[in-house]
This record gives sequence, C-alpha cells and structure tokens, in this order.
Amino acid sequence: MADIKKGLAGVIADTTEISKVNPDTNSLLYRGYPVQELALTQPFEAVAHLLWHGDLPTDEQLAALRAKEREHRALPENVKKVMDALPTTAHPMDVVRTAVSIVGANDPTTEDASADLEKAFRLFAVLPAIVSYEQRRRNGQELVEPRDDLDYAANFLWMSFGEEADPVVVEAFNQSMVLYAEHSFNASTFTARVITSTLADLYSAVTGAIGALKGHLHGGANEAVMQVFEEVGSADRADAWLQSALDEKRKIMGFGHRVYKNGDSRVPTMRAALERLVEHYDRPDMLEIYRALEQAMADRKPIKPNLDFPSGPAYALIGFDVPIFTPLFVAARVTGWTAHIIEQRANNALIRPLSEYVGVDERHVPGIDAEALPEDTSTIEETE
Ligand SMILES: CC(=O)SCCNC(=O)CCNC(=O)[C@H](O)C(C)(C)COP(=O)(O)OP(=O)(O)OC[C@H]1O[C@@H](n2cnc3c(N)ncnc32)[C@H](O)[C@@H]1OP(=O)(O)O
Ligand SMILES: O=C([O-])CC(=O)C(=O)O
Repeated sequence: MADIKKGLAGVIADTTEISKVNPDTNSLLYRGYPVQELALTQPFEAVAHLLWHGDLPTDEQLAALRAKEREHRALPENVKKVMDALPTTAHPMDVVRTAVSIVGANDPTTEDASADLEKAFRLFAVLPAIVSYEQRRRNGQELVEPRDDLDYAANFLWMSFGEEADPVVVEAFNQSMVLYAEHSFNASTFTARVITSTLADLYSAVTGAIGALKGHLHGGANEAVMQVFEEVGSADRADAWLQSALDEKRKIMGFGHRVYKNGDSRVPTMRAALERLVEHYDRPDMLEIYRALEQAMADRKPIKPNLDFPSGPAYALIGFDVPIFTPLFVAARVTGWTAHIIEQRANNALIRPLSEYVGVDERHVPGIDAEALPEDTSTIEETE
C-alpha cells in the first residue's frame, strides 16, 4: 500500500506568499504582518488590500479603496429577486452561495481572468449587502440601503440591523473580519485553488469555496458552537455536558485544529473582543459558559478552542441569527480566497492527486463478447 496521507494531513501542496501559519510559534502572518497587530490597528478594507496587493495601503490608496467600495455596495436588483424567490427556511449559506453565482452571471467579464482583481473587489464590496439582506429577509424584514457616511464594518452592521452600531461593536466586528480573512491552505481555500487550477473562473472558485466552508468541521463550526452554548444553557452544566458529549464520541465544535495543536493564534484577540462585547451587552453568562467549556475540555483533553469558539458567541451578542455566522465568515474570507485564486492562476498546475484503488479486482460484464470490443492499443504507464 502506498504511503497515503489521509486528509492530506502534513502534505505541503504548493508555496504561497499570502500567509504563514506557524503552529510552533503560535503565529499567523498575513504578508508578513502578525494578524494580532492587524486586528488591533487596521480596518478590514486595508487588510483586503494587503492580501491582494502584498502591502498595506497608503492613506491615498485606502481613501480610494473606500470610495470604490461605497460605489459597489448596493445589492443588484436581480440578486435581490433571486434571493426573494428562495424559501426563508433555506440555509443562509445556500442563499449566499446562490447569490454569488448570480453576481458571476451578471458580470460580462466572468471568463476574463485578467479582471480577477476587479471581480475580487466587487465580491468583497457586495457581500455585506448579500449577507445583511439574508439576515433581514429570513426575519421578514425589508432591505436596508447602504450608508455612504459609514466605513465597511459600520455599514455592514447598519445594513444588517437598520441602526447605527456602537463603536465598541464596530471595533469587535472589524476585528473578527480581519481574523477570519485568511488562513493559508485551509479546506475552502484549497477548494478555490483546485477549481482555479482547472482554469475555471473566479466566481466558480468562490462558489465552491463557500460550499466547502459550510461544513461543521470548517467554517460551519462558528454556527455549531452557538448550538453547543444553547445546549449547555448555563455554566454549571458545562462539565457534565462535555463529559457526556465526549462519551458519545462527539466532536466538540469550536475546539481543535488541523494545524495548531497548541492553541489557535487568533483566539486571544477574538476572546478579548468577546470580553468587550460581554461587558457592552452586560451578558456575563456568555463568558461564563465559554470559560466553563474551555476548562471542562482542558480537564480532559489537550484540545484548545479555535477561532470559531469566541466568534460564535460574539456574533450572537451583536444580534446576528446563528445561521448567519458562517456567511459572515464568507464575507471576510472572500479576500483570502480571491488572493489565493489570483496566486494560483499566476503559477498554475492542475491539481489532480492519485488514489490507491482498493475496490474489487477486474471483472467482466456477463455475456460480453470479447471479440466485439475494439482492440486496446494504449500502453498504461501509470495506474492508480
Ligand atoms: C476556522 C476553522 O475552520 S477552525 C476548525 C473549526 N472546526 C471545528 O471546530 C470542529 C471541531 N473540531 C474538529 O472536528 C477537529 O479538531 C478538526 C476537524 C478541526 C481538526 O481535525 P484533525 O486534524 O483531522 O484531527 P482529528 O479529528 O484527527 O483529531 C485528533 C484527535 O483529537 C480529537 N479531537 C479533535 N478535535 C476534537 C474536538 N473538537 N472534540 C473532541 N475531540 C476532538 C479526535 O477525536 C482525535 O482523537 P483520537 O486520536 O483519540 O481519535
Ligand atoms: O486552517 C484551517 O484548517 C481552518 C481555519 O482555521 C481557517 O480556515 O481559518
């Protein structure tokens, strides 16, 4: 049997200049900058620029980027129509995936790879409208038009809730977007790179990445974390809940990571943001459950929280419906995905690994007339 790396664990599939995840030093760098520093100092728009262009924007570049983002914020009419045609019971990730497809179908440059950066920008600018409208639509509320006097994060919250968010909330939300923006060859980014490697268009790659992000082992965990919080109910029940969940061999959502084995580098920053939200909304119970679950896990296994663990309750406090949490991740990660799509295309090789066949041996369809088959003159050099 070949040396199979199940789940491609530990496999280095390519090089990247976009981000570096270093589990040994518990660090994450975007284009060389520690993510913690970016989260504390930069608006999400500047981090998007960094991921696409390799450097933080100058003041002029940031001003231009912000002006352009405002121009492309509005929800296109036919995207709204398609969203309205979908049942409000649909999972918001399915709605967002569909909406991104429509944005792609609207774009006359869909097949033009030289326009990838422009497409990336348009998706980054329009996703807040898509996600915030889905937050409202599923609650029977009307679309809220964007506000030109608000920057990206503040406008996102405005469109979601129809009221201006407190600066404490805007800051925490902005930090979550920065922390979620990029994480090297995670499953959804790798999906985007696989799709790009076939020379398919950027929208196809992003749509596929959204599908990969939906799963509970990846982005869907931030939603699933909140289900855990709801099941646990109160801090005093956390220990017993965790024990019985582990007894049932359940994976505890928001804990563990394929790469980080000693804690996720983004958690301390997001946890601090959660603490500020807890204070702002006066919801100490949320932090008590957080701490109790973290402690209950630490008492049993050396498995630490990942970014989804603090971001789930943070988004709940801000007022987002639980199924909207992963679409929020989409709005952030679209920057990382598209940076990777552009990088993949610039130095492409079709991604097509091999598999070890373990099925039944060769056999023949009953009654086949071997003489009637065309002669096979091919030489098989490589089998799988
Ligand atoms: C932003 C993000 O996408 S971060 C990831 C979000 N996903 C989650 O929070 C889902 C919960 N976590 C998990 O399922 C896993 O930790 C993953 C999928 C993230 C990483 O998994 P892998 O690297 O494949 O590790 P694997 O699943 O093999 O786990 C190794 C061991 O730790 C255990 N383990 C890992 N995570 C957990 C968990 N969350 N709960 C309970 N046990 C866990 C496994 O059961 C396994 O134990 P075993 O060796 O006794 O069988
Ligand atoms: O890197 C991973 O496997 C998952 C993750 O944390 C992310 O995508 O942010």
